[in-house]
Amino acid sequence: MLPSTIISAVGVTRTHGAGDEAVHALDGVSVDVPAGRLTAISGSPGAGKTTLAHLLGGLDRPTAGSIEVDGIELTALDDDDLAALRRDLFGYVFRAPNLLPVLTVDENVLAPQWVAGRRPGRRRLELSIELAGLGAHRRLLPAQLTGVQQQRVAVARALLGEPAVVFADEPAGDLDEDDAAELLGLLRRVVDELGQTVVLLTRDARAAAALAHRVVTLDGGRRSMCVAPRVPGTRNLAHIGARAAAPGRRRRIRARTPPV
Ligand SMILES: Nc1ncnc2c1ncn2[C@@H]1O[C@H](COP(=O)(O)OP(=O)(O)OP(=O)(O)O)[C@@H](O)[C@H]1O
Repeated sequence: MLPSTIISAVGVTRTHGAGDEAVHALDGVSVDVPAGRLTAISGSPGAGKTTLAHLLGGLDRPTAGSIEVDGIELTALDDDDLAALRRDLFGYVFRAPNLLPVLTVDENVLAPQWVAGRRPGRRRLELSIELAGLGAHRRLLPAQLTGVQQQRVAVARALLGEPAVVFADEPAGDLDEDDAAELLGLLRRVVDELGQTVVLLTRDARAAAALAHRVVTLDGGRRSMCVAPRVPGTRNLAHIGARAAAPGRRRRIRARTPPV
């Protein structure tokens, strides 16, 4: 069965400034994000990846075009409703984990929910912590964790609110190759095991092709192509992530590539 579309963007443009000074960060881009799949937005620096993700994720508004999320037209919402939609429907993982240094791993994962006045169920907390491979680190402070462990906390934190979509903006940008593979593999497992929709922004076209069900490539603010991967010779990053996040259990989780 084909997946449903959770985000549909049509003719989205984002222009900064006006007249001779105008910068067209995005120029008439249309894209569908299938539910329960990993969609990668790839492209070289300045291609418009962050701009597109900010628009799809309700962090910015388009100059023109339409963006529908789960049947809701984002451009029709006022600022309060857009903020509520962001809180209810989206989770974010950025390049920097942005953890609070005085809080433990568990507390960092829970903090945004507390701030929003929510009390997440214990099962969801256990699931998020376990999937991110943090079971042995729950009482540690961020300074006691490695860089990739800190990013895994950021993933668990994004998952806890059961978002419709997780946006991951260059989440492995500050990690070395092995740690990056581990983190990206975790994002793929989040999709395979939870049915979570993930939108990954990356400059790394090979990683995007190896991991994603769908790759949206941007160039100069426009779509340049859309491919259904698998690129021969690329490593199975999802498997690497599974092994690293769950030492001892060695669950063999293969990246599946269902049609989109
Ligand atoms: N607030 C802004 N004002 C002016 N120009 C902007 C602004 N934000 C982005 N741009 C420009 O829009 C273009 C796309 O930027 P964007 O950050 O979306 O690209 P990117 O693909 O995410 O790049 P990177 O991989 O370096 O993060 C770039 O030329 C950038 O300089």
